[in-house]
Amino acid sequence: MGGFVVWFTGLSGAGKSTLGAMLAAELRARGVHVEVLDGDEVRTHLSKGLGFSREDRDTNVRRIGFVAKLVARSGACAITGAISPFRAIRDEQRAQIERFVEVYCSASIDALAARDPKGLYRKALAGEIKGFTGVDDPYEPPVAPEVTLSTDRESKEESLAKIVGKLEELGFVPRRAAAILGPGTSLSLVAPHGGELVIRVVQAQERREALAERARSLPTITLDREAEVDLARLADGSLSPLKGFLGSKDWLRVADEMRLEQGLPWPTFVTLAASEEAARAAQARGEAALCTAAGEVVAILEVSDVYRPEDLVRGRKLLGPLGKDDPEITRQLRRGPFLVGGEVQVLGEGLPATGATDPPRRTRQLFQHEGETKVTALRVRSIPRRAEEHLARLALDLTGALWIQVLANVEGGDASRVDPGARGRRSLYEVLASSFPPRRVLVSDGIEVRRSGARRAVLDAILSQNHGASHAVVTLSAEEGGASGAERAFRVYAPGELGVTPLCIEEPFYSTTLHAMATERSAPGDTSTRITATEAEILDRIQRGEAPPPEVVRPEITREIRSMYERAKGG
Ligand SMILES: Nc1ncnc2c1ncn2[C@@H]1O[C@H](COP(=O)(O)OS(=O)(=O)O)[C@@H](OP(=O)(O)O)[C@H]1O
Ligand SMILES: Nc1ncnc2c1ncn2[C@@H]1O[C@H](COP(=O)(O)OP(=O)(O)O)[C@@H](O)[C@H]1O
Repeated sequence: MGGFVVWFTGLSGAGKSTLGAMLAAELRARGVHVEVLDGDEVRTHLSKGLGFSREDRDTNVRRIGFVAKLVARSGACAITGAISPFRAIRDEQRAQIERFVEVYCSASIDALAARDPKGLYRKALAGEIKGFTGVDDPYEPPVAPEVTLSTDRESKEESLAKIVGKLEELGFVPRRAAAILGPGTSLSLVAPHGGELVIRVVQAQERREALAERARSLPTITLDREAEVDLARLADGSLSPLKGFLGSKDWLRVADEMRLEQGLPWPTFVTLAASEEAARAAQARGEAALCTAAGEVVAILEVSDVYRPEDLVRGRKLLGPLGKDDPEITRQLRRGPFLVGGEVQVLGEGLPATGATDPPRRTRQLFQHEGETKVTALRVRSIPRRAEEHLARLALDLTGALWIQVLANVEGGDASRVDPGARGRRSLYEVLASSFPPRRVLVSDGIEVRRSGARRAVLDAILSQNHGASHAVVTLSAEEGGASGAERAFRVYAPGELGVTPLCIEEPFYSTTLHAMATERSAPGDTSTRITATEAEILDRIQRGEAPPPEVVRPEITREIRSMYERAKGG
């Protein structure tokens, strides 16, 4: 959701530290990375030696603003808690920080003197301390803060709710599931595939450091983009119950039956490609250090086996349950030259942001409440057209809660046009979500290696289940087999083997005979009665200064895309 700064200001004892700590806890519970720059702590480190003269206070506040800006630019939330008494200096920080929320903690001097947690008001009022803010040193209240609190008249919880409400309203933080699904909604979520979330990132710092040290002596395997993104998904539990990359026995049964060696449904391949030299070295040692293309060690692999897919299929009529020309098998036979299987321990740094806003733990937290609920997942790979909106409304009508995960291909888009990327697409879906009933739709984003065909559709459903969704919208293009092709893939498994219910729908279009959105099933007929367009066609038209038909894209979405182009051209 992007970084931002929450800037508390107010007299000593007004509540900056207390509310800052409560806010940090609330945001962390929502999966937001938070750094707190508390006034007292800053004066122990960053501003050590500074006093309370006007010049020292200005220097102190400028240093805080500089660090807060860096934290926000890295995508995290910075919470600052200095008195910051002078308006001009606060406004100077606001001007440098794109997403700045000023929280004014007001309280009467009498109330503060009564609190006096540090006994400073007593000393200041007795003249023992000179130049104490609010007593004999100026404090300039904000003119138009985003949030104004009266901490001498409202409870801490009321104050906190005002701050969080503003951050939600600004779209800086995701809403809590209870908010999305309405108060009193009771939720208990579908279990992850295989029964539990399998998180492969090493949590303990010490263990992580020990593994990083051991990795220095291991043979290395460099991750290609597919393996790097899959490793990030193994790390956060999205690919539960996998603990690593497929070994040869799993590979063969997945190809043949869309199951792991032990029989659990698993539709497609999660594999680690390596050169023969690297594969042999890893096999000889029994372990390998996995590195990004930049050479950063990000995981340790315990090698189960090394194999070549073509050796596995030689002499076999490998058709798989989906028949010949299975695109995923074809694609996997091209990976290599060797594949290395085994469990991974992820050291947590350096992996691509596969959608840091939506690892399963966080989406489950957001959906989780009590009792029973239904959440439909809609994984989208294009800008929001009327087609995606139609699917979203159908899903919302069915289960009452909708999670839209906006995916961008890790290989990037077509260089000939401005690619909105995952974040850009996500902001377009936020525009779309604003036309839905409030607090019913959660939008997050991620990147993926684009897989194809019915196996990808089943993987989409399992990824959605691991994130807590009970239903998953599944669409396949006509070339990939359409809704019936997807349904055939899900029929490989017995009812109930998957915890998620797939909603297999043909790709929607605008029907000129029905004057409404429809699909092949509800409006069969020739394509001359259909209005639709691919993302590429839409982006090209907008780039040429033309507007796509409103039956294909909402005008407000077109306007938002056009402004993206303007910003991209403006640099
Ligand atoms: N003269 C004077 N005026 C104001 N405050 C004083 C002073 N001397 C010490 N203290 C203690 O220092 C804390 C304020 O430091 P800040 O860095 O927040 O102040 S400033 O923003 O640089 O003005 C403030 O702590 P908080 O209670 O956290 O605000 C005071 O407890
Ligand atoms: N609505 C409120 N918001 C914040 N603090 C409050 C509120 N009501 C009472 N308090 C109390 O006021 C004191 C605020 O102290 P602190 O957070 O250290 O202030 P500051 O950091 O601004 O100096 C705490 O003892 C807190 O429990």
